[in-house]
Amino acid sequence: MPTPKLDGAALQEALAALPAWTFDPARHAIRRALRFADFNAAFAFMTRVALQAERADHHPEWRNVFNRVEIVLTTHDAGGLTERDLALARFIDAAAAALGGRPA
Ligand SMILES: C[C@H](O)[C@H](O)[C@H]1CNC2=NC(N)=NC(=O)C2=N1
Repeated sequence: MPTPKLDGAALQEALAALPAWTFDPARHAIRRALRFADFNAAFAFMTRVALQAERADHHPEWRNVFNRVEIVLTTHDAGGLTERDLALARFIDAAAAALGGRPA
């Protein structure tokens, strides 16, 4: 079942509820950059998120360099941000907090 792209008030409310994320209007996506204690911690974080992405069938665009992970969330099938991205962002925020992630 397709999830609609968020726009207008719904988009503004969604962004307000995810203060750690930055909206990218060019991609209609949200971005977050994280730093962990070391590579092992960063990869443990990525592993936890990867398993959730598979469960949700919704996957991040991300880049890892040593202890840093840069994440972009958008719904390719909808051409922009949807509830699926918000749900994964909430999961990512909880995993980052549990594993000692800090703003990069
Ligand atoms: C076939 C498969 O269900 C789709 O390609 C899923 C996979 N993961 C996805 N992830 C993201 N971010 N956007 C999608 O539209 C998407 N679609």
